[in-house]
Amino acid sequence: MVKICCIGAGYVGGPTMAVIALKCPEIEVAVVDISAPRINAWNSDQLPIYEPGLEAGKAADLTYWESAARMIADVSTSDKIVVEKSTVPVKTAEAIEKILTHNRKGINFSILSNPEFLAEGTAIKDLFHPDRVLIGGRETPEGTKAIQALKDVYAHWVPVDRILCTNLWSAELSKLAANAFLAQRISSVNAMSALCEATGADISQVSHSVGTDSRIGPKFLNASVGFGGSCFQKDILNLVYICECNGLPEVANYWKQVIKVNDYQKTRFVNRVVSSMFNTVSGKKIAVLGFAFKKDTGDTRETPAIDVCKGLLGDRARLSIYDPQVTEDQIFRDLSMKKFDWDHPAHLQPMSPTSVKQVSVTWDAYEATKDAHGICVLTEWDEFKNLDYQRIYDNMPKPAFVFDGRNVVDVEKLRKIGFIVYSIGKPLDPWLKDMPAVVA
Ligand SMILES: NC(=O)c1ccc[n+]([C@@H]2O[C@H](COP(=O)([O-])OP(=O)(O)OC[C@H]3O[C@@H](n4cnc5c(N)ncnc54)[C@H](O)[C@@H]3O)[C@@H](O)[C@H]2O)c1
Ligand SMILES: O=c1ccn([C@@H]2O[C@H](COP(=O)(O)OP(=O)(O)O[C@H]3O[C@H](CO)[C@@H](O)[C@H](O)[C@H]3O)[C@@H](O)[C@H]2O)c(=O)[nH]1
Repeated sequence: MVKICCIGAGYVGGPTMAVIALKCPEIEVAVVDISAPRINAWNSDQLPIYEPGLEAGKAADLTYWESAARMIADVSTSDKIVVEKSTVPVKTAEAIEKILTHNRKGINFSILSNPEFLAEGTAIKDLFHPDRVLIGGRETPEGTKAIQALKDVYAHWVPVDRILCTNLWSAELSKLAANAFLAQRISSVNAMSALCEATGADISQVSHSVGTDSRIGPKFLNASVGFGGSCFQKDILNLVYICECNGLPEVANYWKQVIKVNDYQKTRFVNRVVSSMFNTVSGKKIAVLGFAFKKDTGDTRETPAIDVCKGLLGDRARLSIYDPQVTEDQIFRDLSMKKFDWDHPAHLQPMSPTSVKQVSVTWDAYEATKDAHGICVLTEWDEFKNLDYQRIYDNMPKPAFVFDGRNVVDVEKLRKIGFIVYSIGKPLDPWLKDMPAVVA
């Protein structure tokens, strides 16, 4: 009987194990997590959940993969295949291998790298129909055997030609490379969006024209106020670190630029808002529609909304925020936390209560926009396309502004109603043409 235990049942671990349970009835699966696992939201009946274990709990203050490796070494009583599913720095498998072999008590461990490529909001679909599954292992007889064992699990529902097998380091690096390429595409299109605004070109038309080249392809070319999410920035910084450690500063700087352009895009957006509204938003009510890093998720990790809101609060705006899935508590936590500092973990960072007094959170877009001087659309929720903008306009002081950071509103329709509309990378409203794009 094959048994799989997953350490960590968050956005990835939970759904992955649920899918394995569903597709492979002969495999016994379980999860262990130090906090409340998120699998409850989907198919929880399928899985036994081990309550937070002593081993996991005591190891929680170590970095995740290291604590997991020590726990596995502690509790194992027979040979194991250890699968790295999290995104990790290249050569982590080697470190895990060292921890396991130094503590192994006669047990054999095979390490595999099997990075996950699912995206939030489409996790289940991505798990059922992945573009590819990547399995990296040692090029030894034991490594080959371990790769085959994991391949057999996926082969229950993934066509075998989509299961790619590589060496360990290629698998680890491929995950970082894939995210870096995706993020780089967004930074490229966002850099173009600035140029579009300067020249009168339309970023949607440029993206479409560029994307019809079959060598480039149409996906992931939507201009935005910036990419967010828990993965892109972390993984690029990871890549940058590896480049620096390997004496490749030029390569490191190349990838750093992807993050710099992303930061620039958020700053540029805030500056547009401020400069359009007579060079200050101080005391003005700004409605923020959308706070999650993308639609169909309540996740706010690295959401561009945090930086945009902080930028507006920095100029003393009053914010009224609405997101269909993000809770008030989460928004206050995000806005009162200092920007993540990699050298000082979250629990050591002081909370700043400063400007959150200027923030209110509503559960209704009409409530959020009532009496607002301007509206910022920061997440591409479908419902923002179909709001009654005439009703919204009637309840706002004039001139009424809409700043669309996701290109979701119908610009022409809103201009007809009377709004002054800024939509990222689109030809500028005459009102905005004379305003500086960047405030000194
Ligand atoms: N979120 C995504 O869309 C996504 C997609 C692909 C890959 N990844 C990668 O997968 C990994 C996990 O991401 P996630 O979004 O699922 O994170 P998450 O925070 O949702 O889940 C991680 C879980 O691990 C648990 N945990 C932490 N330390 C533990 C320990 N010592 N013992 C037991 N449980 C422990 C946490 O309580 C948490 O529930 C990351 O490396 C991420 O980069 C994420
Ligand atoms: O054309 C686009 C596409 C995306 N985004 C933004 O980019 C961010 C990330 O989006 P997406 O990649 O869809 O979400 P994630 O859930 O972060 O998924 C990424 O990160 C995961 C974790 O590593 C990987 O597994 C996935 O393959 C990879 O797409 C979000 O803020 C999006 O709004 C854009 O601005 N323009």
